[in-house]
Amino acid sequence: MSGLANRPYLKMNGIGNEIVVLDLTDGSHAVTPAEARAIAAHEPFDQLMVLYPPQQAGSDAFMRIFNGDGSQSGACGNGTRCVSWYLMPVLGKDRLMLQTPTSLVEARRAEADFTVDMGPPALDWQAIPLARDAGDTRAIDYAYGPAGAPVLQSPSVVNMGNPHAVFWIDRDPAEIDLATIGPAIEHDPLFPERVNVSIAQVRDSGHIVLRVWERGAGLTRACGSAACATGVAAARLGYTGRRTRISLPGGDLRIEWREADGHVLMTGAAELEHEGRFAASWFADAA
Ligand SMILES: N[C@H](CCC[C@H](N)C(=O)O)C(=O)O
Repeated sequence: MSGLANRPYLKMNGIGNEIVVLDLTDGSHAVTPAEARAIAAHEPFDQLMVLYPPQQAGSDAFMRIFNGDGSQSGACGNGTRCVSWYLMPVLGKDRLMLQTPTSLVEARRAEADFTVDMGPPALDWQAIPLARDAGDTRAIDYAYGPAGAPVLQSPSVVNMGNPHAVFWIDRDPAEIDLATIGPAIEHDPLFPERVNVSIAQVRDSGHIVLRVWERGAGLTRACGSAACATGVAAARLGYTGRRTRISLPGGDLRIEWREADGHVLMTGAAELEHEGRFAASWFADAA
């Protein structure tokens, strides 16, 4: 029987990004990709945030982030706010240091919301990563669609702990068939670790409308790291300043690309939907 049987979990969302939070800080079990997929089949999520005992002095927990397909991500902004909502009262803190396999993330309470320090973006093509040098990462040499009549082209690329491509259009992102186009671009060989695909429209110098196809999760109502990548790319292109409001289908995030240290700060809500317990039967095939 899986060590996850009968475990309590929280079903939450970060402005519509569907998140499951699982506290394994007692160190009794390590989630496998097959178990993550089994949970997704019964309690659908975009990301599963698993908390383990801290491994490093000064950190409050070690955290792994699974997508619905069982793959892992180095970052999840919306999920980190959900983890903060849960863990801050448990530990009696208003500030957390959360260690992931690739970084140390700071989260703070911001009145009713939470602010996550997503760290500095990586902007070199090797760090995105891309398969080849495709030119200036503010607008790479890439097009999707028939030759001579591209549907989308010249995305900005940014790594926020995970890879992002942001396509700029001058109409409502809802008009793009992202359910078809998203997976095609996600799996394009230019992106050897696949990619999260964003469609962005600049409304004014402080406001962007965004839709996201997430690597390993599909169409989602919000993606925090994509909002961060978009805010960075917009500032690099001079479309906005370093502070931007980003409207996703599930709600708004406030993004600041801090001048002082180059870190990206993301502020927004986290909401509990319900609590549950995993049934043993969910994991029958996931041993
Ligand atoms: N929803 C998340 C990001 C998920 C990233 C994942 N799709 C990947 O890069 O594999 C967020 O709020 O930042």
